[in-house]
Amino acid sequence: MKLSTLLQACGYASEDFTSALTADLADTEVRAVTADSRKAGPGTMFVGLKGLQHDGSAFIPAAVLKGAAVVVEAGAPMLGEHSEIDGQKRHCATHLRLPEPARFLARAAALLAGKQPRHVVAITGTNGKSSTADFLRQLWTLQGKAAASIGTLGLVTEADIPPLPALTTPDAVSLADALAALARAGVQHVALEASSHGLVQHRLDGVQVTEGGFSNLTRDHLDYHGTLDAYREAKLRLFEDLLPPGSRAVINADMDPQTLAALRRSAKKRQLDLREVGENGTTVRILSRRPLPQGQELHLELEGEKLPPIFLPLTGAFQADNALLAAALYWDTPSQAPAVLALLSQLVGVPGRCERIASLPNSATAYVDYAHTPDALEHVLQSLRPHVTGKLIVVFGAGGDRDRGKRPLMGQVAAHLADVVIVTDDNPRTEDAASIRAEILKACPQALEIGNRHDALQKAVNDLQAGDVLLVAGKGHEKGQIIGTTIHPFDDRALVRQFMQARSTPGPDTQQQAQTKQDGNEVRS
Ligand SMILES: CC(=O)N[C@H]1[C@@H](OP(=O)(O)OP(=O)(O)OC[C@H]2O[C@@H](n3ccc(=O)[nH]c3=O)[C@H](O)[C@@H]2O)O[C@H](CO)[C@@H](O)[C@@H]1O[C@H](C)C(=O)N[C@@H](C)C(=O)N[C@H](CCC(=O)O)C(=O)O
Ligand SMILES: Nc1ncnc2c1ncn2[C@@H]1O[C@H](COP(=O)(O)OP(=O)(O)OP(=O)(O)O)[C@@H](O)[C@H]1O
Ligand SMILES: N[C@H](CCC[C@H](N)C(=O)O)C(=O)O
Ligand SMILES: [Mg+2]
Repeated sequence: MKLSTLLQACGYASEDFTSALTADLADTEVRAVTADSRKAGPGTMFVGLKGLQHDGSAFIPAAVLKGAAVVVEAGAPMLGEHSEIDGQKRHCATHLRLPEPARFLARAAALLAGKQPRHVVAITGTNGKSSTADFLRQLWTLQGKAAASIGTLGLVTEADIPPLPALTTPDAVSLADALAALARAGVQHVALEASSHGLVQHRLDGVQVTEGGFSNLTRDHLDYHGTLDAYREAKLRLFEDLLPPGSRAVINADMDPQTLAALRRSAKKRQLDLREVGENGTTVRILSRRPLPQGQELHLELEGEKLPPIFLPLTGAFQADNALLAAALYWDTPSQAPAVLALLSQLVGVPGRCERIASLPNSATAYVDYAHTPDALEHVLQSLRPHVTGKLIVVFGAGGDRDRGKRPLMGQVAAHLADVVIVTDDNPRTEDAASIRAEILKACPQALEIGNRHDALQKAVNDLQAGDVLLVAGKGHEKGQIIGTTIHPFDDRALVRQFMQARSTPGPDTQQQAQTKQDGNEVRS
């Protein structure tokens, strides 16, 4: 594709550039785009982006030496040439400056990758994105539609598509390639998780988002965004910039008033078809929820009309919120809504989201959940309380190189809502694990501290009494413990299952198995 075609499609005209778009430069042929100089080569357009560690424009010479056809960086609009000498050889590339290179990268990547699926539903919010995306994918699949979800759990689809990098919202190029591959494979329904990092870094700016969901906004990622207002602004980009006018937007009406008001304002300004769900919902109102051993019964009103009770086979009020968000994103017209809501009884749980792992013969039960924010921990502890006749025990930690302010707040929540608190490690990354624990423990000084997560889980399971409920929070589906920059194999779900089994069938073999430590813990001891 010619550079001029990419520029035009991204809304630039030749008058935007200080030097006129000369025919030669504008004719430069671009076959692929990348933000990583290491992937640059003949026919590629390298876009230098400002990151936390590097300013990508510093790699322009490297990209030119590798044969890049076009190099792009931030600046007042300019089109010219850039050359580098390598020994005897002179390498030349078309040099472009634009005010928002990340946006250009995303749009160019989408154009080069090809057609996207007809429905790409983006979901944002602090908690509940992965769950909602998964539920929506399940609903489509139940109705016989080829579907996919993209997010923290990776690319989930029955189509044969290569996996994506381990981010909640993949980088713009990987995302464009994955969406085009899905469309080519006949998948026309995709639910996509929009993280605040992804939104603010324009990773989604090339996606033709057709519908959008917003679950809630509470504290997270302030290490990156600085303030809650900046974090909110990042998330609001979905409604403000990415959703086309007139498109369907679904929100949970029980969220904090400031974000709710901002979303309603955006929806009005952009003429979005706004649907609100939740206890204060106007589209779907939750009248009451009755926790049951295998899930919950929901009493709902659809646009003011009472519906027959619906059984949701999932534990936790927040799971009903996510399921309703997904359902209201699904239907086109209200007449389809009752049938879609009836499908909720067929949903299966998302791995590591309030997932019941096992029960002991004495009825004590263990759950694994991905709560890694104060609000998530509060919701999941409240959700489990009705299932407790003994004690509610929580084992959790907090991730290193992430928002430090979350730590005492999570400690406070645990101290307030659990009967027994065990503070352990959760992906310390490059931070000192003991210092992270100390920051949590300040707010819950009665807690037991067991840094080694394997030992913490084993102790928690071994102490379970009749009627107790154990919640292991923070890592959910994760399969590793990140210590330094190394990912050591570690799996809360597998370990808890193993320890619970050992307690159910005590014998020499199973007990010995339970003692076997996983790699991630051996290095921590
Ligand atoms: C904070 C953050 O968003 N970091 C992402 C960011 O890295 P960075 O800002 O450190 O980039 P950098 O290293 O400074 O490099 C700047 C630019 O120079 C380029 N470069 C660099 C070196 C080189 O030799 N040549 C070169 O061209 C890089 O490709 C990059 O484009 O850009 C990288 C390239 O796309 C990402 O891999 C990286 O994600 C890291 C791994 C990460 O941990 N991100 C997390 C925090 C994240 O994005 N999480 C969100 C939200 C999670 C949630 O809410 O659930 C997510 O969507 O996953
Ligand atoms: N609607 C909700 N309200 C409050 N807490 C929730 C909600 N949905 C999920 N949670 C909590 O957040 C955890 C993570 O859920 P989920 O993975 O769906 O969220 P996410 O937004 O994708 O998270 P991440 O930012 O890590 O990608 C759950 O295990 C639960 O503890
Ligand atoms: N998407 C979140 C996941 C956190 C999971 C938790 N286990 C941790 O490592 O803090 C983040 O990257 O902040
Ligand atoms: Mg997620």
